[in-house]
Amino acid sequence: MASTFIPSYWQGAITLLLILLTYVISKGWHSRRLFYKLRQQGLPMPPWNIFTGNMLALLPLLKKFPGNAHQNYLITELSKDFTKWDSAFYLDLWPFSIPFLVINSPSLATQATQELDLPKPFDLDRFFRPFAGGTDTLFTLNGAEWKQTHAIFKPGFSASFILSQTDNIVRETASLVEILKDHATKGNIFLLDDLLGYFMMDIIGAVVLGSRLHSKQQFNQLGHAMRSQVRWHIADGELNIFKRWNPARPLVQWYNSHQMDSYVSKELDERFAERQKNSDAPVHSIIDLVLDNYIKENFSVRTSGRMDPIYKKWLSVHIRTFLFSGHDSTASTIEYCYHLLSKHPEAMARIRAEHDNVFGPEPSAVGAQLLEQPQKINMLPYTTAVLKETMRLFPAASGVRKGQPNATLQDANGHRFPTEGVTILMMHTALHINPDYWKEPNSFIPERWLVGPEHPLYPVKGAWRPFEFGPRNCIGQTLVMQDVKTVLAMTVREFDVCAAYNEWDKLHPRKGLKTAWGERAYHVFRAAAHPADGFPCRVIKRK
Ligand code: HEM
Repeated sequence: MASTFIPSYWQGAITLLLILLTYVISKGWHSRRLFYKLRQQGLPMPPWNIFTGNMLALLPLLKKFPGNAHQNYLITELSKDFTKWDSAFYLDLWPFSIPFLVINSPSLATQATQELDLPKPFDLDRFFRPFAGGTDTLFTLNGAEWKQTHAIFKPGFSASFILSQTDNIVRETASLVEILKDHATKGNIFLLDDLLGYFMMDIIGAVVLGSRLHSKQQFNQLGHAMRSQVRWHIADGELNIFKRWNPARPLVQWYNSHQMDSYVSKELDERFAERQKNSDAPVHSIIDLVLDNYIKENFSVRTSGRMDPIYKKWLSVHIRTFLFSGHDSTASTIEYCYHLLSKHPEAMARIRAEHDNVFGPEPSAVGAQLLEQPQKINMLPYTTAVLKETMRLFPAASGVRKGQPNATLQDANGHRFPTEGVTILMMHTALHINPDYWKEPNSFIPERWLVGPEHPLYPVKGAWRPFEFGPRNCIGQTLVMQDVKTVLAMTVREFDVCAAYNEWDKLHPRKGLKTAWGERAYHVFRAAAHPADGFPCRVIKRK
């Protein structure tokens, strides 16, 4: 027989390949069959055919944006063809992506996240795994397991606990100020995205793990590995096949993951030993809170003095999830706050005036005042409005839910959208500038957050959802608000932070389009959405 001449390892490889091929073909068949049926029902989708799904609809759009622009731009452009369907449409990009129902309206998003409270899709695990080092993160769990896990960490993100973290946030921001001063003295161009990525790692490392990383000043194993993981991450729908199937990626991600695990493990052992010794000692971080409960509730732990290794692995996955989600999107948000303020001098003047009023004329005194009266951070309505308007125009994330057999969404015109077999994508980029729900949708107007319901600019309920709503909304949103407001309060009167794309482009010439919707600091995929090219900038010290 022929097979007797084929070595057994080749037989194994061929079998594996056949299994893989069968899996891919069956996935593709399911996706195309589903979309065929949806199209038969007259449901909205871009031009579709059995071979390429909706992919050909992307081709003319690809020419309108820079090659590395975030896919959110393409999806937002597509949604404009479906206004009579409340901007909702189905999207079949297999084999590059899972089947989607894209929704861009407050009412449909409210149904998915609040009224029906649909579960999270398991495909999300693929996104979080390189950061978390395991599956079943708070982002992806469902049902009782999610509820239990959420309850364990929720107290660590309460408004009062986050306010008690003021010292960590102020201390790290004070050292950021020193670095910015240094850049101002040198007058150099630098990548703000890198600096703020490490800066936010330092904050989240202190708040979550009680660990001082100093990663923005020097090499730190955890900060370095996490930032490298972000750089190597690819979008689920990445169309560039060389990037998508780069054979080096799994190796780098494995190495980074190992580096993070060993660092977190050492820190957990130290925190555990501290809390074992004295559980009445002041609580400094979220991990202190969690370990105190763990020790209190487990008699065997108290008597053995050891942390169960299974528990430790579980905890490490959650810590790493927070370290990732707690630094990446917030860094991007701060960059866009600086950018939009520098493009809108009237808003810059107003935010500075607010800081003068609340903290007095000396910017360097803000940190000390916040340490003395942390609640002063909640006395900044204009700063909050700037932050909300920034997150409207440049939302760092989006929301997803798993469609269900009996879950149908319905728009105000009575159109019904079955959700079985699709992932529902709440596309914040599109929803936040949907002209059906926003006046002057593309303009930066912080004042819209300060007017009453009778004013035409007053935001429609549920149209602003950068943190999503419902039980699965962002657990870290209070921390985000405090982080960003503190950074703005301690820096905007000290410095002008100005994009330096013109100079950057001369130093790094490249062909092709360089703006999206007229913006050079357009969104690119870098785990969360970040400004293109790492936001090259100059910092000028104000007199
Ligand atoms: C500007 C910064 C941030 C943005 C824009 C953001 C956005 C979001 C969004 C949209 C969701 C919901 C996703 C969905 O419904 O599918 C979410 C969930 C979540 N966020 Fe954030 N986030 C930010 C910062 C943070 C921070 C600082 C932390 C923690 C340290 C954090 C931890 C989480 C977690 C754990 C979840 C999952 C919650 C659950 O399902 O129970 N995020 N975030």
